Amino acid sequence: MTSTDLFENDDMKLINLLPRDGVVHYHGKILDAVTADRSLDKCISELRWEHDRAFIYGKEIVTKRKMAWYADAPVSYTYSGYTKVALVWPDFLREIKQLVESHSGDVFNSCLCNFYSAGEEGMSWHSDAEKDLVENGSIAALSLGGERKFSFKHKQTGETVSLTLEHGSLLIMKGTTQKNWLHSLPKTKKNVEPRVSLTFRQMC
Ligand SMILES: O=C(O)CCC(=O)C(=O)O
Ligand SMILES: [Fe+2]
Repeated sequence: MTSTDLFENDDMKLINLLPRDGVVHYHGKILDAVTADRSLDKCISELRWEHDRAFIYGKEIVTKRKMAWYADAPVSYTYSGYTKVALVWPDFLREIKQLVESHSGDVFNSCLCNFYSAGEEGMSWHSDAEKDLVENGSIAALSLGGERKFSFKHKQTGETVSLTLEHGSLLIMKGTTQKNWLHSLPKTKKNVEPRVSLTFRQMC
């Protein structure tokens, strides 16, 4: 059996979680518990975390959540008055990227990393369809740490779909998902462990 056959078989078992207008595949845990724990520790201690800043209606917003951005080249982009420059991949993150690529069959050239230290940190409804992302490209999110709910909401019909993202799991959003659906990581009052998400992306 060739590796292509393996990917096709892997893919056939996956169910599209969205009823229409996009494709979301939850691959479940792709890291064993020891590797997932070790990856979480490495992410927390070695990635260059910063609070995200933006000007919204002339007011400076600083997010509680922290982020870090990695890419193949030190590309930069400016939004809301701030210029961000991507850092080059640390070896362990490049290895995780290669594992994610082997599960998804896609190639990624950047990764936006998010660090939620507690349940009161989340991400509100949005879609990832910036002009510097490949149109209808894939976004693969590897979750590490505390389990959190993740939700999708259809932009026209308001239908919602939710799932729980487990430690060491992979979720892939593809096709027209960003055009037609919003997604969010709701805040929670539950006592949850810190969580990191590594969102691998395809930039133009
Ligand atoms: O933390 C997550 O799992 C998703 C984050 C997200 O939607 C994003 O980075 O655009
Ligand atoms: Fe997103």
